[in-house]
Amino acid sequence: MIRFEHVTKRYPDGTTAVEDLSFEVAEGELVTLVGPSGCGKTTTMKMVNRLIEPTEGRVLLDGRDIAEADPVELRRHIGYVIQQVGLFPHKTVLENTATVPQLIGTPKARARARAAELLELVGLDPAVHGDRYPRQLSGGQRQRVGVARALAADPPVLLMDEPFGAVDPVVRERLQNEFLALQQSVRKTILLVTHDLEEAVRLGDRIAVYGSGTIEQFATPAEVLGAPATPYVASFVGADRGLKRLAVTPVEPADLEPADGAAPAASVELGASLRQALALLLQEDAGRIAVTDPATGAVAGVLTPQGVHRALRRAHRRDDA
Ligand SMILES: Nc1ncnc2c1ncn2[C@@H]1O[C@H](COP(=O)(O)OP(=O)(O)OP(=O)(O)O)[C@@H](O)[C@H]1O
Repeated sequence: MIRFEHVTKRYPDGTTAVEDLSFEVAEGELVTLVGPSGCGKTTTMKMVNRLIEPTEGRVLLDGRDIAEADPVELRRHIGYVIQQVGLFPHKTVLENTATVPQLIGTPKARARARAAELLELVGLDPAVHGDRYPRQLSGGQRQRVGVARALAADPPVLLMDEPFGAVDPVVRERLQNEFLALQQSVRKTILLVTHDLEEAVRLGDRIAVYGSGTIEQFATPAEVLGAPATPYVASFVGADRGLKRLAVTPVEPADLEPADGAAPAASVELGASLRQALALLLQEDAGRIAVTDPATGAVAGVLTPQGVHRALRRAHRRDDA
């Protein structure tokens, strides 16, 4: 759905922000862009809604080169959430949320009704918070309004730049989890920028790990954590507790798929660490290993990289409880 083809951005002062980027975000997929400050994440994202134009290469949306799209029309299809939220200070929460639908001609009453629904969806009570002004909200509440406002025009694509950045870690994890649950139901195509590997792993279906202006690895969280593609990625993930979490999270029945037919020969036991399971999984060309029940020795099911991903998300959620 979003496709970068050999995209380079050089700023007029000669800074090359990104170089020869090629990757694709599938419809309904959430891709996180992660990397240190200044590596080109924001530049990448802003090239999707044409706040920044590439110097070379092209960006396609649904197969069409966005350079040929009218920027205003383009942005109607692309929600944008930024860290400083950018709510209008003189408008109430409800008015802020209804802004875009009203701009595109939705009658006021309908726009407000939809805004109220969206506020509920992001966990704010419209009766309590709807008539407040942004300054009367906490940082976390403001970020929820930012997400609700971006969803209000029902754009198929969302760009999110550090959307949960401005709140403390506890609130942040709660917002992330609520957002994941929301994404399960709305299935937007999302590019989300973060400098936090933890957040990238938790939210991303796939992660683009940035070095300096290039993507060092574009893969699922389990692959990035379990099989870093370059020494740079290894040191980036190594410094994080994500890997340690793999080591302390056991394989559980809920992570498995049924073993129809012959189970793979390679196996671990239920309760083995995800790290151990992933190490074995990565050696198996078939991309699946058997998991046995230590009590009976019987095959309990089959573990795939998706199962590891699910287990990681479960572990994150459990840590929040
Ligand atoms: N308008 C500009 N003119 C010149 N250089 C720029 C401009 N905007 C960004 N850059 C440079 O391009 C590089 C990439 O910047 P970008 O904002 O994309 O990084 P980022 O990964 O999003 O960083 P952060 O996490 O700090 O926001 C940086 O070296 C930055 O200094």
